[in-house]
Amino acid sequence: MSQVVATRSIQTSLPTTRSTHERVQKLLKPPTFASKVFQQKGKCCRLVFRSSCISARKSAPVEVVPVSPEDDSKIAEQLQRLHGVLPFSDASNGNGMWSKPTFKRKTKIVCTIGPSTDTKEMIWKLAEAGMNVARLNMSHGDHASHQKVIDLVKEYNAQSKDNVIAIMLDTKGPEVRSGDLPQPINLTVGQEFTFTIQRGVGTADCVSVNYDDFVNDVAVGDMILVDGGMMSMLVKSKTENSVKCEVVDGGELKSRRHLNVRGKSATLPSITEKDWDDIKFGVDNKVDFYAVSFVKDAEVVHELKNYLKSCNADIHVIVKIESADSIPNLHSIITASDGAMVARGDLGAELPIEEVPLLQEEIINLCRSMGKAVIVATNMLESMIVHPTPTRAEVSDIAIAVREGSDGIMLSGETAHGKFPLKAVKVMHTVALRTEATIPGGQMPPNIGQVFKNHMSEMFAYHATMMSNTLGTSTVVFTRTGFMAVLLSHYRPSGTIFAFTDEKRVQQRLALYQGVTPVYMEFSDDSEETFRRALDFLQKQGMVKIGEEVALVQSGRQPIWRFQSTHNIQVRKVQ
Ligand SMILES: Nc1ncnc2c1ncn2[C@@H]1O[C@H](COP(=O)(O)OP(=O)(O)OP(=O)(O)O)[C@@H](O)[C@H]1O
Ligand SMILES: CC(=O)C(=O)O
Repeated sequence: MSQVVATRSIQTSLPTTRSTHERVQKLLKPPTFASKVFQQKGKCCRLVFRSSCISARKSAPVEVVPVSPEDDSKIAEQLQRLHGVLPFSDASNGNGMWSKPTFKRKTKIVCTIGPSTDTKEMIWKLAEAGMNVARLNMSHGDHASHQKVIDLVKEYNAQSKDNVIAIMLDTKGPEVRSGDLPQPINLTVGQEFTFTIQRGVGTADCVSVNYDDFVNDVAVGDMILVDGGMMSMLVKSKTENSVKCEVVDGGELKSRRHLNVRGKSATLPSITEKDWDDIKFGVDNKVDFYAVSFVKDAEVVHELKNYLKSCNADIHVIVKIESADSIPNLHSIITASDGAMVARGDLGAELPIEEVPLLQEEIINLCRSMGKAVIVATNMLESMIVHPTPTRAEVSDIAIAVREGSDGIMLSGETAHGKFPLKAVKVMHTVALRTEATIPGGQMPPNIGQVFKNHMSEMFAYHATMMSNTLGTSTVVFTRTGFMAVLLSHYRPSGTIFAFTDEKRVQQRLALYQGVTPVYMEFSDDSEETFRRALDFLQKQGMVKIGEEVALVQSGRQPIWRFQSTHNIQVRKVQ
């Protein structure tokens, strides 16, 4: 009889952390960037089980009993299901409506909603094509247009039985932008061009900047990147009101373009007055997440969290890592937040572009070691804004983010103002699904679980994952706060995590987490009756089959049908 041996082996540090920071330090000005190396102590434990129900009481030593997997064929079947990924049906119906994905993708898709997608028809189609989170970019549109989208997403959620879309409000932040121009200007290499803090200037060789301290923040020798690096200019001289530059990379300058200074962040607060107004709008509309732009330190996250607490608002905070100043503070910023977004657009403008993939990997590793959500954003299918098929490099980019273990991958212009928003979601879905099918099950990152060590729920999440991976089952969890579902997600089990919750807000929020299928269900006092209804629901939706086994976990912060001190994992057969 074979035994299941559960081994946890935790490595000591994040391998890329030190080298990336050192490189960034060398390459950037000012040289005061302090790098933090996240040293973590090694830990290893080994447990052997026997029996298909593991229980532990906090007061008593954990019962350690050997177990044997009953049926190897189930593993083979599960593997077949995981690997036998069919390409997403290419057949759109006559109306261009994509049929629903048949396989459960684990990596979640975030779609920016804009002029191409802000109608009821398009929100429905995006949702059915695979959107998991709708992002509202507060740099564009007004409250009325965003309100319309929020209402549509809520309407979709209210009528959908088996799908839910989370809402993410992305703050504008302290963006520095050039002013309005009567018409686009062509900038040629070597020409002189001036930025002025005087308002309303827009000529062939001078344009306004929307930020009064611009002149103080830049120095002679700095490189100014325009429109995310589409053009660049070297600062040659300054006056009290203006910055004179030489064009290094030319192009067409349009109205209100982003300006970044290589290696420097603007000395503006991360949350501006406009942002506070937008944040209040998010509170009033009960959005699920804020994506906070240009976070530079943990202070601003604490400030926002305190504000949300004072409003009794249950909204999670995703920090956007895009400013040069955030890099030395990555650890404390992510610790203070609920997750991070690798905002590669501005990140690649403030830092040397070759640092972006290294930082992406580092931020994903860091988030995963801390049990935080992580999203990779920007340019993922950029060419699909105008073309119906992606470049091979874009497809590889999605695959890399999936392999690195990102919870979410994001579409920006592709869905906001692109010509092929549904096709972009379809491509993202298919590539993510295909890539996931090649990721071997049971592989946990070596540093996972550091923040939760000695926590009973963490131990149960770990062992539930080991058990479901060994038996090839899905995991079923009942959660009121979402905590246990998030914990399970961070162990990345091979099977789906079906998270049943009696809180609509929790169901919506869980839509972002890797591998989690959130289901809203009222809980009754009778646990057995609730379990039966849950398994019935899954079976009716075709998510599990009769005779299939599932791992059922009862643990977490808020006990449901159990004593505070009792946690357990069971294996149940769907009847
Ligand atoms: N709510 C909206 N209303 C109108 N246009 C939008 C909206 N959201 C996004 N867009 C358009 O889609 C583009 C891409 O969206 P994204 O969220 O990437 O904006 P961004 O990163 O702020 O880009 P940019 O620097 O061009 O403003 C925007 O530049 C804008 O033209
Ligand atoms: C998403 C975003 O803001 C960026 O990539 O800069």
